[in-house]
Amino acid sequence: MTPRTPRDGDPLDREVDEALALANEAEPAPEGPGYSDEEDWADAALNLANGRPDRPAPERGRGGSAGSTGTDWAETALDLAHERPGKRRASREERGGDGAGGEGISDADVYVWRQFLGNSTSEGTGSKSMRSSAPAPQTPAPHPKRTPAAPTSHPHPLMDEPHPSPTSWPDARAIAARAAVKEAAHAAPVMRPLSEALGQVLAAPLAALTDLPPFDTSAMDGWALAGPGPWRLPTDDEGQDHGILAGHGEAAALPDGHAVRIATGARVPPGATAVLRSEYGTAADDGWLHASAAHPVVLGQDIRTRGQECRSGDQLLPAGTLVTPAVLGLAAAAGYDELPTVRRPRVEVLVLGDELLTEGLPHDGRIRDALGPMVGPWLRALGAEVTGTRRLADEADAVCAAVAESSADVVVTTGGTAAGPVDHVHPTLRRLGAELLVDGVAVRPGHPMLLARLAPEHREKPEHRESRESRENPQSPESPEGPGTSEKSETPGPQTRPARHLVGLPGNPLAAVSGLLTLAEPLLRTLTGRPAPAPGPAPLAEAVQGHPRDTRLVPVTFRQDAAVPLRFNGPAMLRGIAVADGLAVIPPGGAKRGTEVEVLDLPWSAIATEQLSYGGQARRADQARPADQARHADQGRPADRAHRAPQAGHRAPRASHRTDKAAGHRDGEDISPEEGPA
Ligand SMILES: Nc1nc2c(c(=O)[nH]1)N[C@H]1C(S)=C(S)[C@@H](COP(=O)(O)OP(=O)(O)OC[C@H]3O[C@@H](n4cnc5c(N)ncnc54)[C@H](O)[C@@H]3O)O[C@H]1N2
Ligand code: MOO
Repeated sequence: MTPRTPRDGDPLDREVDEALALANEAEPAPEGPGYSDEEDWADAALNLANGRPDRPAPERGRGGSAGSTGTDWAETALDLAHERPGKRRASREERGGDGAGGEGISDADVYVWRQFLGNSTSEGTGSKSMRSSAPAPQTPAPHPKRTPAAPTSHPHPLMDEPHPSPTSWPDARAIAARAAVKEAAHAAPVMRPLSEALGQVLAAPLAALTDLPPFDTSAMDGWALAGPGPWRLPTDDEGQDHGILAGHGEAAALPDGHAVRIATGARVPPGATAVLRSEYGTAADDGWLHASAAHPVVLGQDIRTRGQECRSGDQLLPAGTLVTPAVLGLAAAAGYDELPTVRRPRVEVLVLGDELLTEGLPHDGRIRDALGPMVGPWLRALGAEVTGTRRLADEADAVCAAVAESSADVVVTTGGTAAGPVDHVHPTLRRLGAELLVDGVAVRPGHPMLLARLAPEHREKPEHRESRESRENPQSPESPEGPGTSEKSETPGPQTRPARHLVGLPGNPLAAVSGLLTLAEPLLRTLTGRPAPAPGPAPLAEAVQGHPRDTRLVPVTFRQDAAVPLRFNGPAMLRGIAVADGLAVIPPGGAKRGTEVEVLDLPWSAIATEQLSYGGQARRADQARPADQARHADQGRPADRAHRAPQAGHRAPRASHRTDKAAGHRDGEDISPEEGPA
């Protein structure tokens, strides 16, 4: 995060005020007695609204460093990668192809990736396999209107109480960041022409293919000079001085005491010792050039010497750099026609919930689906190629089949993570024999969020498949391949297929946002090869009530240097986050006014880049799923949300996808003295 500069009374502050007014317009829900998950937001919100100081937060250590666990390893790995950039080969992109597997990947590639992504494949604390879960009590009675979760001997502990041993928020992020290291290491880079590389991430360091400038170049229109003046000017038979223009081969050597007209960008002829700007010299009729007395000629002036910016082979940018317009320009200047980019992970979104409407106003107990239009674009902003958003009925078999059959690298579900009668995510994972890496996180909102690994062989267990298929189609003989059959011809077999992951986002909309930032962001960061964002602490403008045990993520906007907590931060509310600049990480126990807390960036600046490159990867993804595109035309393109970027209180994009470790900078190279004020 870049530092926020105080700008008292500036228009930005008025925008912040407007954002706060917008977010705080209505009265919040009445305060409930005692502490509860639903009350914690309302309590802080009421205090804010009424100008009351929050209840004093218990003293505690600096919890603002929470989450750094998840970033340190990546930064260390990045350092390593910088120190030893490997030579990489990259396979050409096969459009529409899965691209999975290790095609064209060398040991050096794997080395670089390992160094970049970190060597550890440990799952960290809190990792456990569902297959080894202890037997648990009976499932509850089915919901009268919806299909109950499949009977199982392993009901989730949430049935009786909140998850007994949720993973801590920093651990959850660290586990998510490490979860797909192997998959990222084996994904072959995709070569993209410069015209299609915007918004992608460099899969290898960008090394200069040429010296820059490639030859000694005139920085000004004027004369190339050899030695001290006055200088003899050449003329042809008609008395014309044609001079040297840009874009031509090497000119004849300039003899001492001679000058020749030269244009900006032209090759300086051998023997030239300086360039004299046209406004600083006078060419007399007698064929002699004189420098003005006010501008004595200095050796080498206004010549950009070869290699001033870089030598061929110099590393200009590290792997993991987001390809911006400036990166495209630099790459072109340095001799690139195409760039090795990280293959975008393919993500499918499954929206669960019979109560959800895709259009119109809420009615008859049904509400609008807020996550279908939000999650896909959010994931795109995190670098994913979203292959589609499907809405599923609350039916155990439908959910299980959709997860089992998805060919995406990452399946993101919304809703159904808890242990209600129609919450099918846990039962589905059990049926598929998935390995739960994170099962509940000590964070509010969003504590039922989960992350699971679906290994290629983790297809629906035969006994479940058999009973489901006989229910679905009693006449048909059982397919030996199970639900994966239809895609088998298009995708590599289990031996070559990388593991898939599933992120289960809770259904409450702000809880889902919490899951996106806690689990999806680090997972996709690894899969997209992006460096971890630099931690961005900011002091709190107000005290924020804490949860007694869990981390809280609270939408904030920035006023000058401080993070101002926004109201309407309840688990089911999006009103706060819609005007927020980030999510403040409030440690258990709360934080006093002025406490420095970590603020998680929202990926809108990446959306702006994505918008510029729209028509590339994302559009192809939609074309690959025309049915989904037609059915879910309301999903919202990144472009739609990008228009919201300059919203109230929104500061200039912070350095989420940049690294301060950009290589190649040498002291004194940022401005050429000869190119000072002209
Ligand atoms: N006995 C317990 N019940 C619940 C607990 C608990 O600890 N013990 N945790 C609560 C918390 S916290 C959350 S968050 C939710 C998570 O539940 P699910 O992930 O199973 O989500 P649903 O039950 O399907 O939905 C919850 C809520 O969100 C609404 N919803 C769902 N999807 C959408 C959508 N796409 N757009 C808008 N709103 C959506 C849904 O209608 C529900 O109101 O569990 C609590 N229960
Ligand atoms: O209420 Mo739930 O904390 O996860 O949103």
